Order: sequence, then structure tokens, then C-alpha cells
Amino acid sequence: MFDKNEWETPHTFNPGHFLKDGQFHKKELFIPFSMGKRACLGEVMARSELFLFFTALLQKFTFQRPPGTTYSLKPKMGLTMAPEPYKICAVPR
Ligand code: HEM
Repeated sequence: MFDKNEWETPHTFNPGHFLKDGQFHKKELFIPFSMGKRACLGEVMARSELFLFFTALLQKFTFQRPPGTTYSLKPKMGLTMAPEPYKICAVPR
């Protein structure tokens, strides 16, 4: 995700990394569920759950930064890379 030869803006949130002519574009080099014999067995379930969970939330709420706050894209290193703690306002639509 941070290879500047592959990603236009590796250190900036950029949905355009996954769009081509305004449509979703699958990048061959992005393999979050691994591949081959030991690939994730839960991929289909995880993708369905993520889709249902986020579309349900986005249909009901508008998400906003609390006034006067900023977000950092600097990851918190651990077993995985996690975002730093942050607050978000979920405003009912
Ligand atoms: C966003 C969610 C998920 C991501 C990104 C993810 C990613 C991965 C990755 C990268 C591996 C390979 C690990 C390795 O190479 O050793 C893996 C393995 C595995 N995942 Fe997931 N996973 C997710 C969700 C799930 C869910 C929901 C389940 C089950 C319901 C699941 C079940 C498994 C199992 C059983 C393996 C081991 C497969 C094997 O070694 O034969 N995963 N996952």
C-alpha cells in the first residue's frame, strides 16, 4: 500500500486508487485475503459482511469530523497497522 511505484498517492487517502473511469477497478497487486492454498477461507463472508455493514451505516448516517479536529493517517504499529484513536460524529440522515 505504500509503494510509490504502484500507488499514485501512497500516503494520502485516495479512493481513486481503486477507480478507473469512475468505476471500481480491481488492482491485481492488492491481495488482502492472500492467495493459493492458504488463502482466507472467510473471504466471501468477510466481503458480504463489510458490504452489508457499511452500506447499512451509510444509508442511515452522514459521518463527519467533530468541529475543530483533524485526523492523522499515521498508522499505529502493532501486530497489524491500526489508525490512531479518533472521534467521529454519526449524524442521522
Ligand atoms: C476483512 C476480513 C479478513 C481479512 C482481511 C482476512 C485475511 C486473511 C489472510 C491474509 C489470510 C492468510 C493468512 C496466512 O497467509 O497465513 C487469512 C486466512 C484465513 N482466514 Fe481470513 N481474513 C478476513 C476474515 C475472515 C473471516 C470472517 C473468516 C472466517 C469466518 C476467516 C477465516 C480464515 C481462515 C480459516 C484462514 C486460514 C486459511 C488456511 O490457512 O488454510 N477470515 N485471512
